[in-house]
Amino acid sequence: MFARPLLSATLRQAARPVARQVTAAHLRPSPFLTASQLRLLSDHTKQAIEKAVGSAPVVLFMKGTPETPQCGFSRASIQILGLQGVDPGKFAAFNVLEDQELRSGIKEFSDWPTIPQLYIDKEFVGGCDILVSMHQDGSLAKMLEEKGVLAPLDGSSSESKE
Ligand SMILES: N[C@@H](CCC(=O)N[C@@H](CS)C(=O)NCC(=O)O)C(=O)O
Ligand code: FES
Repeated sequence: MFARPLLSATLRQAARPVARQVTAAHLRPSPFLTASQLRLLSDHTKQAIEKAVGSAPVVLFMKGTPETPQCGFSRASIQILGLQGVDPGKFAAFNVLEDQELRSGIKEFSDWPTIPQLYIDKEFVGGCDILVSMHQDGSLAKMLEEKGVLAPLDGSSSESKE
């Protein structure tokens, strides 16, 4: 059975704040960099990413939006989360194509070189290949069930109650 797709105004709203914060002008390198400033991931970017990762129990960093993915790997990941029945009210997506700092920063933050990237309860789970594999072997369903992030079977969602 196909669960309700992960399409909602909540997702679009969730994507905006981080996009604004990660693009802050002061992220640009100054000619007088200190040793700590030479880190690729600035404190500001790290904080913005931490905020994004904690913005919902299930967070996907992707190319495009859930409604309009811009890459097959991101599309497949969204489809899997939909098939699994993730509650749209417990899900947030961030479009890395809107923000180059986020696109590069999330790779360093997760120590993972590609997009998409899935987080559940602030823990990095993996990219598309891992999601496909976990979808097929049942471990993703188990994890989502244990985390309590699946939509109720009566078709309601926590989204409408917030
Ligand atoms: N095997 C990867 C597929 C994803 C992938 O290769 N992503 C590439 C192409 S979309 C990527 O993010 N490249 C770096 C970039 O575009 O910033 C996975 O399991 O997620
Ligand atoms: S954008 Fe080309 S493979 Fe993802």
